Amino acid sequence: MTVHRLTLTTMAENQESTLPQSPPRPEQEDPDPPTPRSGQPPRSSPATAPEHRSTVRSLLRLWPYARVIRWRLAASISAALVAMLSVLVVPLVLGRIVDGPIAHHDLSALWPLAGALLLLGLVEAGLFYTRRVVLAGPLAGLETAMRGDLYAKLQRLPVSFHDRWASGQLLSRATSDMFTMRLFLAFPLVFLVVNSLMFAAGTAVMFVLDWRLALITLLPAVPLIVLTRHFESGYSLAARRAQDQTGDLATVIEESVLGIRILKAFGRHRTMAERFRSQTHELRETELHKAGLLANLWAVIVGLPELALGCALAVGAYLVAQDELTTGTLVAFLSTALALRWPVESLGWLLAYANEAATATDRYFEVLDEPEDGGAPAPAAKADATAATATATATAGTDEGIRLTGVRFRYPDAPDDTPDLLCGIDLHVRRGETMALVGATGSGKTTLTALLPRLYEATGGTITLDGRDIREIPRARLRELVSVAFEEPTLFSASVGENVLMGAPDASPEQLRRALDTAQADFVERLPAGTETQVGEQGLSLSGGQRQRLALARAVVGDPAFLVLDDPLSALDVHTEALVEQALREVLGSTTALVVAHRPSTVLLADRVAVLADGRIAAVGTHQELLRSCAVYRELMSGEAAPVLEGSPAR
Ligand SMILES: Nc1ncnc2c1ncn2[C@@H]1O[C@H](COP(=O)(O)OP(=O)(O)OP(=O)(O)O)[C@@H](O)[C@H]1O
Repeated sequence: MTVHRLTLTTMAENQESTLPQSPPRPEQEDPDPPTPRSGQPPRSSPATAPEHRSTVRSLLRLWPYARVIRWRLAASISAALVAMLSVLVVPLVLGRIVDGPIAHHDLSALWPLAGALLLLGLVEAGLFYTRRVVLAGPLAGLETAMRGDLYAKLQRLPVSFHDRWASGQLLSRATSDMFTMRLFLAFPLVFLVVNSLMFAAGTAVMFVLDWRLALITLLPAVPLIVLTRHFESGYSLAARRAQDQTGDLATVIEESVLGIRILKAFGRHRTMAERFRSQTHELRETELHKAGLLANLWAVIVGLPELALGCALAVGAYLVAQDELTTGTLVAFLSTALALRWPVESLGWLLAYANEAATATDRYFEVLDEPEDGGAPAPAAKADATAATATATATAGTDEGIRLTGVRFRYPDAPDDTPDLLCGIDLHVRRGETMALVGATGSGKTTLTALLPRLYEATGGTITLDGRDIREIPRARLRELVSVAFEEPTLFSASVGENVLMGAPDASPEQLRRALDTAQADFVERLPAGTETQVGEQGLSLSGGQRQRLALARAVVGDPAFLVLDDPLSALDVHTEALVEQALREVLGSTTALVVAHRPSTVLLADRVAVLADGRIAAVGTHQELLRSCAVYRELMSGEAAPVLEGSPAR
């Protein structure tokens, strides 16, 4: 029975985590599902397993991908089916040998039948090989396509989505879930079809050989059907929980690795290790629970048919003694029944895997089904839409810079009883002007700047760029127009040049050099390979000030029409800051800019200053005007403000 042996080996290879590792533990309690830590957004396990999910309906969602390889799938199933059917012929040949050459002591008739058995074995092996070869390549392609779609979707999804979802949850969907789905198409799907057909064919053969023995052998089918339905509902919940816990675990590992400096510096690695241990323990409990469920099912799936087979053997022996059945027919019947053990016994594993694949598919499509519009504009925003269109029509084509009218915003997960973070921002940055935005910590400055390139959607009001509503500008174009440098500079594992050119992929080497000059990033020349130097993951091989200067260079490299800088010089020493400011003035002279400023020295870059307080623009004016007229501003700029700014040109 080559097929059985080889297939079971494959199962063992691929199912280490699914197969029962230890005896079932009936007393084991169903572990509680993971719950988000109180007070935190649901960044772990954002989706919960639906109570009454249909495994088939979930798996059918894979069809658009599987359709591409449908002929290969059909060929693989056919090869496996023929191999299985050839297994069913073996008992018939055995019956012939017993009733023929053995009963008549005629060895000359044995050789052709023995040759037939050998041929059947070779056919099985050949078809087994074909089944694997036919599917391996296309399935790898399918996995690549699915992963590509997931990645592209993640790139398109708004920042608010990424705020809600933990990176480990996304990582596990792109890796282990993808593997589960591919494996399902490679083995369990094929064998679900093949084993069902083989079971039907074998049952027919058994009925043809002797209907009484066939009925006895099939008796366990009824309790097995009831049991598997019960198993399925429990197992799918456990499988979902395990996959979500795997995602949470990936998040902990990722945070531990990325935050290793902080953990070491504060000696918190033990706390993190404890968190890791507790999550691995939870996952282990869930896996054991799954293994227990599977083991229970398996015990019944294996035990009941064995019992029925024993009864069939006893009745068969009695019938042979009564001359109502030949010995050869009994041997053929029992061999057929034994050949059907694999299709029956594999049922537990196949069902378990189908459930794993269904939950993996659910998790995959939870991301793909997410709306991409960044959260449709809230009702208030829709109400503003008409007014926005009117404003846009009236001002389209005029050079009016950045205009925010009645802009409102609240984070989707903000508590219901809190006011909007921004509740009616009216601000006009004239074309070519640099406006500094100041406000207390947490007043919403960064949030406001993120609305301009539509990283978040305003929940009310309108924002126009040179008279055009930003909602009417295609996102890609909008992000070409508006260039951003955030306070926390993010770099990627790429060369210095590649990181800067993310701001304008088509920029010339001259533009790159100019941008680096503007950001006073002369340290680049001293790096081992200049702009070709790789900066390592998240740019951690550079200092904070160096990273910030590269982020600034990235923002200005494309000579953007609108520039948004979020406290771009906070990590620089006083001397470098002065040099950057000097160079930046030139850039700011040719663009319309909104600059978040915490320090008077940054305010100096601006023509005018806007003060953000209580979700509104409390005052706008030059630095000197505001110092005279605005108490909030005076408070924000108090201390070093006056001496530094005295003597500053016309501001
Ligand atoms: N992604 C988010 N989801 C929910 N709330 C957020 C999110 N980002 C920021 N907030 C909250 O919004 C408020 C404003 O944050 P924001 O970063 O815009 O302030 P800020 O004025 O730039 O502060 P700072 O001067 O310290 O940089 C804060 O209370 C913050 O907790």
